[in-house]
This record gives sequence, structure tokens and C-alpha cells, in this order.
Amino acid sequence: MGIANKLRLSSSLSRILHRRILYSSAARSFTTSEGHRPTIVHKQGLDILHDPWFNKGTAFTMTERNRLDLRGLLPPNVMDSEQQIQRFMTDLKRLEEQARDGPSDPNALAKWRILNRLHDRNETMYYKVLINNIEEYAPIVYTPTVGLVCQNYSGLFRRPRGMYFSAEDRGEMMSMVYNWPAEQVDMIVVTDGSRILGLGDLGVHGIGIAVGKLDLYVAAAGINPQRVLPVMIDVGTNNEKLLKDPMYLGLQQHRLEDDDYVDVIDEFMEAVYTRWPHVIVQFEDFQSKWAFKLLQRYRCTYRMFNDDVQGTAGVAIAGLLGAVRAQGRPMIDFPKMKIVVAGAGSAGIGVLNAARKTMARMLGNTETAFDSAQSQFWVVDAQGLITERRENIDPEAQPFARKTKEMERQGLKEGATLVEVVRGVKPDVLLGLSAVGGLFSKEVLEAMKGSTSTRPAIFAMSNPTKNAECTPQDAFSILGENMIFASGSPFKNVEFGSGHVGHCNQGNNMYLFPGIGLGTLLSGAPIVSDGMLQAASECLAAYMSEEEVLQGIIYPPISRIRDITKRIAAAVIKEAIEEDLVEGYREMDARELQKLNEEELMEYVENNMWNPEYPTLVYKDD
Ligand SMILES: NC(=O)c1ccc[n+]([C@@H]2O[C@H](COP(=O)([O-])OP(=O)(O)OC[C@H]3O[C@@H](n4cnc5c(N)ncnc54)[C@H](O)[C@@H]3O)[C@@H](O)[C@H]2O)c1
Ligand SMILES: O=C(O)C[C@H](O)C(=O)O
Ligand SMILES: [Mg+2]
Repeated sequence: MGIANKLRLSSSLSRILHRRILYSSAARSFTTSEGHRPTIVHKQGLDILHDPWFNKGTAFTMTERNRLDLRGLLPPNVMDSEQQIQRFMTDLKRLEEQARDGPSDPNALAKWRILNRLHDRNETMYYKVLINNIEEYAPIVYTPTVGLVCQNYSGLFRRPRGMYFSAEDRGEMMSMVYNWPAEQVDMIVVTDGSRILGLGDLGVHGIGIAVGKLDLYVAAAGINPQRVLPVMIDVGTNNEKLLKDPMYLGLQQHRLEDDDYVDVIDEFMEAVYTRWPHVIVQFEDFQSKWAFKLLQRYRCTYRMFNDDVQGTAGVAIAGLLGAVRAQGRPMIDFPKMKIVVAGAGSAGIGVLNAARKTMARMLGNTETAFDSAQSQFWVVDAQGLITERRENIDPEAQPFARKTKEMERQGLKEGATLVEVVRGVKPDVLLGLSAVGGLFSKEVLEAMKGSTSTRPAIFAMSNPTKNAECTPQDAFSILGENMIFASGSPFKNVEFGSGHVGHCNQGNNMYLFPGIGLGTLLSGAPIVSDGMLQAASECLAAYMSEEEVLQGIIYPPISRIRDITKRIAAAVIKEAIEEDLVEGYREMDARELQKLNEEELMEYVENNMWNPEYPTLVYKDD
């Protein structure tokens, strides 16, 4: 199936067409037996799901889902009430055990439940609580607890949030998309659940990650919560445990592959862009084999980006530039940094490509600049150091395969272990995106002591907490107070007793994606260009003051996320203007936008950010 605009009917036309084909308004009532008397229900869609009298949750049959505009609003697996009760009881009995998320917060899951209930009852209040206490609750609604939520989703699932498109819905998506009640959607975060954080394939239960990302869109970027849509595309799962689990909420079949898979994603993209032509779609936690392909497939046609590939790259570059500044050197010294990267998946390769590009640009963008940039990286994956000798090398990793001769001079060969590479290279930076908790073992960290840098840096970027390549305690205790530390999930600063602290920076794409989304939305740019992404990253890199970076603070604290997001959005719009990509937003047309100076641009961004205040619903004169 083609992906071009050919199916982009005007949203109202296609809406009418599809509704006429599938439904008649009279068919939207259904009967339930109350004793012997039938009860007629005049509600439909989410109104039924939110009505405790009529809601059956996952027990709605396919006929009911089709007739009551419920298709897509529930996970695909239809269950009977016995199965539902079994799921509920198991969850109730597991409460104690589930309420632990490692030593960091034994009550994390219990807090998530309380916040989730508030989210269901009162969105304004929920976001007020989240924004006012972002430091405390981001780790609950986002990384790391959101990972635990996805792992326990069959028990935690209560009221559905977002939409589900499954392999069974082929041919139906264009009509299903109208089951979502909002006339306007600005941001979609979509996942296929194939690589949720570092937790692997969680199938349909990965929807939690899309919900968590959108919570940050609202809290950090001020996207209106009525206009966000979390989406799960359920093409099956290859997680054998879930395939056998009677409580699993998704399709119990292996994942679609090849064209079958692409057809489903194409159909989804066509459907959502038909109904909401200006929506921005963020791809999240797709396994790397699809992450790159889908990005290439859609990035020039749709307003979309991949957070794990592009958002992570921007955040890592900002942090790496911070690590250069923290040594008292100018950013332009970045091309001199020797960087060992552990992990060559969607995130690792995204970072490598962007870092190489940044270095090459700083060196003048010539061919030699490019080669010279290339030689600053050593990439280690599950099979060790990647060299040109690697068999069946992943094409994405190919450009980073090191030359055998060069490696011999450093005493290294194909498949060398991480510790051998660190010993041989003596890098300035060791960056982990491997999803392997504890990979930066004592031995590896000891080897980093040989670093030629005055301030070696450790980026343990894998999520959630238990997948971090090392803890800050381990890193600081071995490498000393002077080192720079960043991790994907939050850790507490390390106290040295002498009054000194080792700063734990959170190097997470949460510092970029909200600003990229907001900036793209407010610029009206039809695509998310490389330049816009780069502008976002540079803005983050420049955000920290000289004094802060010298103290080892290379990322802002999360308490400043709304401020940094606003600035990033303005930088993205500015770049879109320079690239002549702006098409305007609402009453601000492209020409007006081009006239704004920096201060006015910031004001424009700020004025378009949603704040959690109750709207006045009834005006009275007396
Ligand atoms: N901090 C952030 O903002 C951020 C952003 C995106 C992804 N991540 C995290 O990065 C991790 C990886 O994500 P991904 O999408 O690249 O996953 P992926 O599965 O595509 O890639 C994992 C890579 O790690 C390699 N690997 C496995 N074992 C290894 C070992 N022992 N030594 C070295 N390399 C090893 C694999 O060969 C593969 O190349 C996840 O934990 C994810 O949560 C963090
Ligand atoms: O979700 C996060 O916390 C960051 C990143 O997108 C990831 O996949 O780990
Ligand atoms: Mg992710």
C-alpha cells in the first residue's frame, strides 16, 4: 500500500463516508438485560467506557465494539467476565509485591495508581499536581516507574487511555480513527511495544510508555491534554511469556513481519493524517530494525520524528558538549574527544550519527573532516568491538566499523571486550545505550581511570534504573569527585562528606522531545528537519551556565523542564523560519511568524502553552 497523500481525503468527507458505510445512528443503542427488562443505552464511544453502569471494559464483544463506536478504544483481546475478574483478583493479591520498584521508591507503583485515578477523574488537577511537583512525580509517570507499569499492565489496566490499532484492524483504521472524540489532535505518541525502555518486547502493554511521554508533553510543553493521543499498534508480540499469559491484553500471535508489518503502519499513518492533517507523530520504542526504516519512510512526507533515534541523539550531543565545557575547554574542542559507545541499537546509532555530524561540521565539513570525526568513535555491541571484520554487520553500524590495521596499533581486534577497548583507547567518554544493567562493571570503571581526559565522563543512559550501565555511586567512588556523570533514569546526587557533591545529571530525551513537538506545532512546519533537531540540541547545550558546567552540571534539573522546553520550542521555530518551512499556526500565519524577534517568539510560545486552570463553564450576570 502506498503512503503518499492519495488517501488524504478531506477529514470531513472521509468521516461522512466511513460513518455511512459502517454505522447507522439508530444502531448505536444497545440493550442490556436488567432482570428480564431490556435497558436501552443511548451513549456511544468513550461515554460508555466512562459510565460505570454500562462499562464492560475488555469484555465488550467485537459486535458491540463495532456498533457502539468502541473499536480502537480498547485493547484488542476480548475477554469474558471470568477472565476479567481473574485479572483483577490476581492484581489485587500482587499489590504488595508490585508496589516495589527497587530500593529507590518502594511505593512507586502505589503512587502511580493514585495519580492515574486522579488523571481519570480530573485532568486539570492531575496536571497541576504533576507540574507543581515535577521532580517528585516525573519518575512515577515517566521513567523509571512507567517501565514497571508496562510490565504489570494487565493487572493495572482500568480505564483505557488512547487508541489501539491491531493487525486485525486492517482495512478499518480510516473509520476507527473517528471513534476518538477529539476534533483536533496535536500530538500522537505511537509505539508497537517491541522495545519498551530496556525491558524488551512488552507487546500491547507498552501503551504505558506513550501515555507517559504525553504526560510530559502536557506538563513540560503545555500541549493541551484534550489534544494528545497515545497510540498502540498491536501487530502481535514475540514475547513468549505474554503469548502464553491468559491475562495478556493484546493479540496472542507472533509479530507481523516484512510488508505485512509495514502495511499496518502505513494504514495507521494514512488514517491519522486524514483525520488530523496537522498532527505530529512521535515514534517511540520501536525495535531498531524498524525504527530506522520507518523514520526514512515517513520523515519527508509526514510531520514525524523518532524520539529514540533523534531525540536521544540531541540530548547526548548536548551532554557531550557539556562534558567538553566542564573541562574548561571550548565546545569547538568536541572533535578531539575519544568516545567509546556501548550499544549499537536505535539509540546508540542515532547518537553516533549525530555526534559524527557535529564533529565534522566543527571541522569544516570537508571529506577529511568527516573521516577524522569517524575515527573518534569505538563501538562495542553484544558481540564486542565492531570492526570491518564483523560478519553480517548491521548496515546502520557499518560506517562505525573500525579498520583492522588501525585497531591492531591500539592492541584491539574484532570482538574485543568493553574493558579491553577502554584500556586500549583511554577514552574521554564512555557512553552506554546497551540496555544492560551493570555493564560498566568495577573492572570497566577501573579501566576508565586510564582516561587521558582531565574530567572523564560516564553516560549510563539505559533505562529504567535497573538497566543503567552503572550507578553514580560506583562511578564516583572509582573515578573520583571530578568526573562527569549522566544517566537516563534519575539518581540522587552523591554526597562525598566533605561538603562536595557528585552531580547526577539526567541525560534523557525528555529534555528535547517536548520542545521539538511544541516548536514544530507552533511553526506549522510540514516536516521535522535535521536543522530543527540540531537547533533543539544546541539550545539545550547552551542552556547551562559556565559556572554550572564547571560544577559538573551538564543538564538542567527537571524542575526547569518547562522553561527549557519553551526555549527549545522557540529555537526550533527560529530554525524552521530560516529554512523557510513555517506555515503558521492558528491566527499566526507564516508571514507574521517571520516578523517576530526573539523576545516576541518566546512570548508567542509561552502564550500558546496550556496551563492547568479550570475554564469558566457557566457565566452568569447576577
Ligand atoms: N536516556 C535516554 O534518553 C534514552 C533514549 C533512548 C534509549 N535509551 C535506552 O537505551 C537502551 C537501548 O535502546 P535501543 O533502542 O538502542 O535498544 P536496542 O535493543 O536497539 O540496542 C541495544 C544495543 O546494545 C547492544 N548490547 C547488548 N548487550 C551488550 C553488551 N553486553 N555490551 C555492549 N553492547 C551490548 C546490542 O547489541 C544492541 O546493539 C534502552 O535501555 C533504552 O531505554 C535511553
Ligand atoms: O523513555 C525514556 O525514559 C527514554 C527513552 O525514550 C527510552 O526509550 O529509554
Ligand atoms: Mg524511548
